[in-house]
Amino acid sequence: MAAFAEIGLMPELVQAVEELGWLLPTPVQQEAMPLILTGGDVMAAAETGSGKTGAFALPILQIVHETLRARQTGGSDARAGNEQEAVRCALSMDDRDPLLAITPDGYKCQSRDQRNWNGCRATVGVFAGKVYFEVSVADEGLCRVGWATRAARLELGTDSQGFGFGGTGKKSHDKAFDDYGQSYGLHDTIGCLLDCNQGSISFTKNGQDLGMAFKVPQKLQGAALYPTFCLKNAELQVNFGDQPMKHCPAGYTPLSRAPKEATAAGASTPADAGDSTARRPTAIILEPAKDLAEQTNDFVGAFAKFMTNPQLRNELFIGGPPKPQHRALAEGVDIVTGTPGRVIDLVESGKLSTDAVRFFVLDEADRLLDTGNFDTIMKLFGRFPKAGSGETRLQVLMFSATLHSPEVKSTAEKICQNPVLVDLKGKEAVPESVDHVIVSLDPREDKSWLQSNPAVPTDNAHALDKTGPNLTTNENWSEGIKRLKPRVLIRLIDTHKMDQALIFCRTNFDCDNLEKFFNSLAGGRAFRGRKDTGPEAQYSCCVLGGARSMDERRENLQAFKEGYVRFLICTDVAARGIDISGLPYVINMTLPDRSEDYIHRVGRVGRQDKLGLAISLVSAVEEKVWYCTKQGYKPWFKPDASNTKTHEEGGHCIWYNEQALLKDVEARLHRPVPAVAPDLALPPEIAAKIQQGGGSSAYGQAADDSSAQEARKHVEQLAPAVKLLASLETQAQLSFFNLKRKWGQASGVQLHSDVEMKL
Ligand SMILES: Nc1ncnc2c1ncn2[C@@H]1O[C@H](COP(=O)(O)OP(=O)(O)OP(=O)(O)O)[C@@H](O)[C@H]1O
Repeated sequence: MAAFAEIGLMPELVQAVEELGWLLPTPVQQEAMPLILTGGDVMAAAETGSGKTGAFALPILQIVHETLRARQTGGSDARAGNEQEAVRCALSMDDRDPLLAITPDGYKCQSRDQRNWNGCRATVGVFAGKVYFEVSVADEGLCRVGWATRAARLELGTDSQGFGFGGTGKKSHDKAFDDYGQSYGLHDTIGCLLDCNQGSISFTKNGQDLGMAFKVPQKLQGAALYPTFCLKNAELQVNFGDQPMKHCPAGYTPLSRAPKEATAAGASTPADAGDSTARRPTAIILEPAKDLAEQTNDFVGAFAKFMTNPQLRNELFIGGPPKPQHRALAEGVDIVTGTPGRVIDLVESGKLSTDAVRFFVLDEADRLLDTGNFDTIMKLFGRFPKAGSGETRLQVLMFSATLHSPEVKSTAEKICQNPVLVDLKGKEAVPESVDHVIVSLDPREDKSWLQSNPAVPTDNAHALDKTGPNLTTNENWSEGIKRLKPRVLIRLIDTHKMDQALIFCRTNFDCDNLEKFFNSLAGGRAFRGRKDTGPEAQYSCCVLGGARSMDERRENLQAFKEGYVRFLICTDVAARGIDISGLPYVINMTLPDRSEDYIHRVGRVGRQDKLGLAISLVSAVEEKVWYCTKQGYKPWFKPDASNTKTHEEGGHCIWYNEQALLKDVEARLHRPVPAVAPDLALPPEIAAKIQQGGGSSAYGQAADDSSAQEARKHVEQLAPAVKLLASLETQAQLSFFNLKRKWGQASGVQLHSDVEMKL
């Protein structure tokens, strides 16, 4: 038995990870998986290549499978079923605004926020009979109490799904605030009455009937209504019937004594129970890029390989023709992986149902937010059912190597419920298995850029400027660095006999130019979908950038992974998550303008404990580059005197200062990045470190085989104890089933299985 089973992973998933050659969970898997399996929200920050995909996908698959299996065997969700057995009603810890405090017994809530309303719902809703609960004002402030569906906003009465009565003597529904009853305040007790037979809601104050406040609209009759409260700098004490009631009117039942059949607990409402066969998505995983979405979906498929009865359905939703995606959804999908744009389109067009979503995963959460997806994320979040409690509620999972931005924090505050932060690496998140060096370049000293052969295509930012050997302008040096970098890149490749490298450029246009440059060299060859490009072509290359079609990107990445192409030239599209086994080198032609992107770029090497080298070509002079905010506008094809000016001068260029960016990177790494020698040899400290592994050829190889051996030894040592534990657990479960069966026979209750289970 593998150690994955020790953290509660089901055998089918253990078999799948074993087939992938995974012996032990990585630290982030070890920490995050149990938290997810037990129903918590998780924010996980762990270094690149540390196995975060498995950390969220494996437990999700397990819970989705359990849910489907429970439905298939005739019950509703097994976890929801357990919830329903207990009608104990309390304030929900899960279904509340983050700034609302609730006492551990679930009977008192308090908000000290003076500006905003903060609300919560109770754990039990009612859809039949006449029920009552009461609430006392324990501390002066503003409050509204009443009833609402689980889809209603917690700011009671501000939408069509909630009915509130406020301390100022107003009733509120659908944003209409009308006079009703009397005002109330400290020590007053408000009774909340719901008559499902008549479809009416009324209130009492200290036992005095205030008359009918609302007629429940036809469309909401039959829907479960939950006690709901919202407060501004106030405190309320609630009594659902577990304590003696002060004023329960005749004919009404205290909520906690309402018949079970008339109540709905958590996510398991009568509306849900009706549809046990439809396969509506249970998990939605958002990725910031199509390539990454595809990779995650592939992982999900591989993990689900041995899960049968029922077989899980996972589907990818990125660009491309929508019809097949509509068909897949109509046939039923359990786990959706996609990019935000396509997912929201499908949701808004009604093709992708959000009714059954229990998991919302933001992979590379910081990138999703940086790329302007906050509104989409909130729109989606707003559509998911959230009123389940315990393990049936919506779980939000946020993962990345860099999760520390203020945007991530404020989004988490809005969409997560008490998330546990699994922070295994802090802000740095760089694996020890990556070495970092810079190649410092100065066109004022290295004049090789002036040679005309080989010609280097550049970005035309200086198409209108004079450049040449006798000039000393900033423009001249800027053009110089553009022509120098590709030449030095080739020297670097040759010096270190690089077989494979991922090369990052700043823009799609820069990628195209570098591809042209490689192809112009003897030994250069572009990959055009033909596997005979061959690694024997010394500078064979292809491009992975947002400007290439998805088909081409997919094909290029595959060719690079399979070794048909030596150099993959890419934009930051490939900086996140892309997993290429045993990649030895990452080269930054230009440093990215944010240090967290550096972390993600270099995280493409040093994965799975293999060694990797990150080399950055850093200019000593500032470089003028294109920087257009207008999408689709490409002035580099038609540079003129106005658009080659800087932003401040009204043009579309900026001066790019890599020395400053290098400082940011070094601050992030907490150490200076050493430079290679003038002959491009590795700095002595790094050369000494990797000497034992065979010099540069150590990159791409395992950092230290002893760790794998350790892992194997650990598994072998634990196996007998784990087997014993598993068999004890089986025995305990079987005796429990037999006891339950005997109890069923004695009490005349029909159980699903009447067969005595044998130990
Ligand atoms: N428990 C494990 N044992 C061995 N290999 C593993 C394990 N978990 C994941 N891997 C492998 O490690 C590699 C990196 O995994 P993954 O892509 O999930 O990392 P990540 O943390 O998401 O990285 P990034 O931050 O770059 O997205 C993959 O090739 C995966 O197959």
